Amino acid sequence: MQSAMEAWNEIAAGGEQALDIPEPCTVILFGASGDLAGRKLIPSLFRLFQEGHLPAEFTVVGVSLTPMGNEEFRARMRIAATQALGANRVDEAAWNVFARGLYYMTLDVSSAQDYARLGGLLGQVEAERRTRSNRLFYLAVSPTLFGEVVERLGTSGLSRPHASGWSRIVVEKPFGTDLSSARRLNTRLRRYFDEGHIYRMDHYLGKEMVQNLLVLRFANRIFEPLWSRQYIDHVQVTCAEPLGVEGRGGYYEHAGVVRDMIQNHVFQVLSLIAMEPPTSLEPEAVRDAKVRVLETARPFTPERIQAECVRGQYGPGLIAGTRVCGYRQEPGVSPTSGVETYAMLTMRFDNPRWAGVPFYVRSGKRLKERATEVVVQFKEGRGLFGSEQRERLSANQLLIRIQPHESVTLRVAMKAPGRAVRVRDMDMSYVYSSTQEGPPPEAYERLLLDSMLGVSTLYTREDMVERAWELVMPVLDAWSKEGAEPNYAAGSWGPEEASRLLDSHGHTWHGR
Ligand SMILES: NC(=O)C1=CN([C@@H]2O[C@H](COP(=O)(O)OP(=O)(O)OC[C@H]3O[C@@H](n4cnc5c(N)ncnc54)[C@H](OP(=O)(O)O)[C@@H]3O)[C@@H](O)[C@H]2O)C=CC1
Ligand SMILES: O=C1O[C@H](COP(=O)(O)O)[C@@H](O)[C@H](O)[C@H]1O
Repeated sequence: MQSAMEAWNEIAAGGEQALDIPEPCTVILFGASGDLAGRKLIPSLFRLFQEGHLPAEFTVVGVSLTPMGNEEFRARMRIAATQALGANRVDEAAWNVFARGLYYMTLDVSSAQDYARLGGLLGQVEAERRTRSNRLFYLAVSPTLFGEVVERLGTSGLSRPHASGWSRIVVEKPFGTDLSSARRLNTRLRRYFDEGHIYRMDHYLGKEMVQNLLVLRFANRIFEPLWSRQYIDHVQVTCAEPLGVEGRGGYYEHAGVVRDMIQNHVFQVLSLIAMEPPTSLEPEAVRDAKVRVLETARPFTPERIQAECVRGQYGPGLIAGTRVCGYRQEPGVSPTSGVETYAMLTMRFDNPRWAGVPFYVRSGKRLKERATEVVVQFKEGRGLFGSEQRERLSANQLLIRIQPHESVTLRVAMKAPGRAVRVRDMDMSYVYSSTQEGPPPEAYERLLLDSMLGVSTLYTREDMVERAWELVMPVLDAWSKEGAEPNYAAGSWGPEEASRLLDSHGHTWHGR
């Protein structure tokens, strides 16, 4: 099996050709008829299979409430994969071989008998496919059902590794709905699975540019000496989506943007930007460094929430010229809903590296553009060049564009060509799409493969999840007392208040 170190060395070397093939295994996919399974999981598994990263015996047993047989499941997954990947990326012959390994069983997560039947089916399928009993349980059901599934896997004995294999579990996000539910879920998981076999999914960690943050920071000598309060003025982390809740109103009404995006995806990116150098690239060392920096994050008090955080909810507006409804008019959403679809938090780290440096993080639905990015804004230079020589000159900036159009751009001052000495900004960019590698792989491909290989670096550890909840709980509590009102139009950059807040610190949101 590939070691974590080798996996990371490959990332640093930019090569994927040496990725290992996992042992034959069965993925037991809870929520097989759901959105995530059809849009991301099955297409990613198929791509891995088609590209030779999975063994021929690879098997999926899909389970969910909808009654259907294997053939219907295979047909549905074929449609889903074609929609997700495009017909030209689904090779007919490869699909037919892959589809032979797709099975389906109707299962109600709360029925003990159904787990007994699942055990029977697994034994049968493993014999038929001649696989060993390597089992990866993947929880792609509503987060409110995670605890129940774990408990039933445990009490039915399915969580116990079989003599001839391993037993692992992948838990989708959000991991719990608050700190106490996350703790309860962790306790339950640990009761039935070893920590080393628990994979807490945060698909942002599988994004190419998020992985690249480690390389950018620690494989380049030039950044580390500058990466502190001495040279950095502030940092911005943005996860903006033009999408609305896309038929997931029922889920979103209980989640809101802080649970859906900030507590997990945004904090993962933030911790990679702000952490101290890990002692090594081993999974535990990287995870330690990420948790440690979150431990130094200044807690949110009512005063800080009032002065340094902004929330919002989208009203009707225009997205790319098309009229869209407000959040309260979305299916499954209460017409008086107070759930926030936008949040901006000012994070501060009370440690020697970052004292006094604000980290502005924001995420929202129905914003103007899709943009996930990090802006590291350096301090002003010494001003040797006077205002008469400056032409559009701003401080240095490192822009890390995570998606779309993955790129890294360093803004530097340069002499404008000509006899006079005039100084202006120039951008030096590395644009991913201009390289020969083509578009980066789907995050789920990397992460699914890692879980089958037993590599956990890109999965979230229990203490990270809990620390992230600890940090956002005061915000969630304060905001739950009074509902959010529609205060930004769909297609805008969010509430005006978020821009005013940055203005009041002498800062401006990048690009808008
Ligand atoms: N969709 C997305 O883009 C993302 C989703 N996630 C996470 O993935 C998970 C799944 O999300 P998503 O696919 O959107 O959800 P969906 O609502 O689309 O799917 C839920 C699935 O759970 C099944 N289910 C519901 N109740 C039961 C039950 N009692 N017993 C067995 N199965 C049941 C449903 O079965 P049936 O339909 O047959 O009733 C369905 O297959 C969530 O935790 C979500 O937070 C994470 C990132 C992105
Ligand atoms: O986890 C989630 O992420 C998606 C955004 O993911 P991306 O990979 O498209 O950036 C978000 O739309 C969804 O609400 C959330 O649950």
